[in-house]
Amino acid sequence: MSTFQLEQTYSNFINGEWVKAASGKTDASINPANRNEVVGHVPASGVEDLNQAVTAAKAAAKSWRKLTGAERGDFLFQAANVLERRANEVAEAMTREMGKTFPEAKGETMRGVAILRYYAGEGMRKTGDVIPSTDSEALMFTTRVPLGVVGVIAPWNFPVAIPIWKAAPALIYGNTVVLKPAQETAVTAAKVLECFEEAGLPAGVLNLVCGKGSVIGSAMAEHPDVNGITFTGSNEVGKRVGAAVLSRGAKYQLEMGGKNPVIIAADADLDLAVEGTISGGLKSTGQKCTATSRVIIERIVYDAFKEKLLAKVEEIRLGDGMSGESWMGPCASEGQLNTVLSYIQKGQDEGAILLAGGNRPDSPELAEGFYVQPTVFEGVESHMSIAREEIFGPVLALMPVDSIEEAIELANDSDYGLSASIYTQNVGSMLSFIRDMDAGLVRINAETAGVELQAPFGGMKMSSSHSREQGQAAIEFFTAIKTVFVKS
Ligand SMILES: NC(=O)C1=CN([C@@H]2O[C@H](COP(=O)(O)OP(=O)(O)OC[C@H]3O[C@@H](n4cnc5c(N)ncnc54)[C@H](O)[C@@H]3O)[C@@H](O)[C@H]2O)C=CC1
Ligand SMILES: O=C(O)CCC(=O)C(=O)O
Repeated sequence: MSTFQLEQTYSNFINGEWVKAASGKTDASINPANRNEVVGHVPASGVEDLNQAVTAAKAAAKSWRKLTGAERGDFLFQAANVLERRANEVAEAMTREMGKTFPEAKGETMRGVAILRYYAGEGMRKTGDVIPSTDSEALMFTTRVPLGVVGVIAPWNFPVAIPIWKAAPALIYGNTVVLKPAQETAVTAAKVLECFEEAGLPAGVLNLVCGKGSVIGSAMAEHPDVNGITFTGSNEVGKRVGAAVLSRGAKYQLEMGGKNPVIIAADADLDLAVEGTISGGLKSTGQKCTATSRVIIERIVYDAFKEKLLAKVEEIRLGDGMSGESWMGPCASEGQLNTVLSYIQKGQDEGAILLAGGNRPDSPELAEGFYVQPTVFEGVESHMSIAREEIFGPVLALMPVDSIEEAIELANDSDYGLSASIYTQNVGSMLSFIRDMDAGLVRINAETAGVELQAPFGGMKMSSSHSREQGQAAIEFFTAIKTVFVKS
């Protein structure tokens, strides 16, 4: 049973207290499935609010870093238990704020629980190596120290998992955190922070400041007391954040877009491939950086695959994510809907052929939501905008090829390199794909989306700053190595 209540007013969480923005201003967070529903009112903070949060985080860092990893881990275990208990409420907040279906939101919330437990355990694992010294009387080893205050700039598409997969490793390795969520999903972020509060996290260790990215996000990137920034979002903003942080000598980590291909080989299990293409491309309304957008098919099975795909797309039920009947919810915002519609128009203008969807649905009960039909194009060429730019919507581009070599070459013809899949039963094709595909995540007979929390995640080319998040890879960003030489 969910206890989520609409139209509450939320605050920032600074130094262990819920406080309004200094200006007193709020923004309404609205439901993309029904623009008339106000999910909650969230602070429209200013730089003054951010400064207070950074000051609190800096002060808390002194004692937080002195705790043992096991002691810090205990707080994360507690937060996981609270989040698990409140999972329905948090998931409902997510569905109402950004539109993904409730089962997906619940799954993401439980992933948040698992991430917290994973990193809680990290507090007990090794943080260094003993390295033989050339001096026989010395001991040389490495240890790791936290960066200090970490700024988390999070997007709206995974409003629980992404803030947690950034904040949890930051905290376990001894950093304190200021989280700036996407304003579209600030209610969900406040719910997550309530779980940490209930877990008894010491004041100032994790702070929440809600507001515009151009105000809070950019001030965070420039703040002299923020020692590291971890960002997920658009390429354009990511590059700006990276440049600002670099210019003051702090550390940054950027996870940005994708233009992820799936290759359907002539020997693929076509039913499995269709299932993976639909799930990878259209779940969450295509709003994942790992979403499938280019579908590269060996010509010999092109028609058979297309027919099966279109039949399945036809069956997709659009609707409010809180209704058990819906498979696909709305776009997360009106801006996102307009972006998707403009790409669909561009696709047609540039000569691609629309096979399915392409419009807003015409049923009256969806008229107040930001819905768009699942859309499939064919006749897509690699130079077209819909083959090159991240759409972040439920749009698939079908592209035929004559061989696996050509498929991999086409798949690599992209500025991005986040995730890529191949459906094949041929071991040689699998090995060529693993070796030659320029992507941080390569998946065989599995969809492009869906990352595992215990494995490194990040992209090549323009998809990331070449660092990796999640799993044990997270320690590389959230700590600095110290080499210690001891001689009596
Ligand atoms: N890689 C991913 O998972 C995501 C990719 N995107 C891509 O970005 C496009 C636009 O979505 P947006 O929500 O507008 O993404 P965005 O990049 O503007 O927002 C991501 C985060 O950055 C913050 N931000 C915005 N401007 C900032 C600035 N100047 N300095 C620092 N932080 C700032 C936002 O408030 C949010 O917290 C989408 O259509 C999609 O292509 C969006 C969200 C997630
Ligand atoms: O595919 C996933 O589970 C993660 C996707 C992701 O990290 C993103 O969209 O930002």
